[in-house]
Amino acid sequence: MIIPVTCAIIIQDQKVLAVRRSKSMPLAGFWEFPGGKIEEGESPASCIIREIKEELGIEIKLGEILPASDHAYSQEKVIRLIPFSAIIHSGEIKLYEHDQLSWLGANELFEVTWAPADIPIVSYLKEHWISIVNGIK
Ligand SMILES: Nc1nc2c([nH]c(=O)n2[C@H]2C[C@H](O)[C@@H](COP(=O)(O)OP(=O)(O)OP(=O)(O)O)O2)c(=O)[nH]1
Repeated sequence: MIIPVTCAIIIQDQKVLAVRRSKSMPLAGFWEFPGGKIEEGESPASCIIREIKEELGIEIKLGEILPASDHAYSQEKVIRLIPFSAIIHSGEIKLYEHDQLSWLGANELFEVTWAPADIPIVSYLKEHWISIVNGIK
């Protein structure tokens, strides 16, 4: 069974937000876009808005939905990572689950060690950087 997970590519000042999974989380030490698993009956958009509130304490405004990345961490754990571009609507970021954050520009995207499922999304982001980053206001 595929586990659907949403994540937010939060854009500010021509940079995107990456956060590092902390020791208490599976895949500790890997960098990711904040987000989490879709709950039963929840839409992807409601999920990402809820997760960002829980993890970062901010309200976001969603932009576009980007191509999903399917990744098998094991036979039992196959995730479908569904990214949304987004901007901050209100609030100040606090890390409630992650232990580090970094704002990455177009040429810094691969300076962190991404969770494997994120790699195709980061590559897509780099390739479509200008339209994604400028496509949201
Ligand atoms: N949020 C998020 N999760 C990712 C990314 N890349 C990636 O492989 N994952 C994996 C890590 C986890 O195995 C899974 C998401 O689970 P999670 O633990 O963050 O989600 P959750 O908050 O709903 O978790 P849970 O406590 O309900 O299990 O997807 C990413 O960019 N963002």
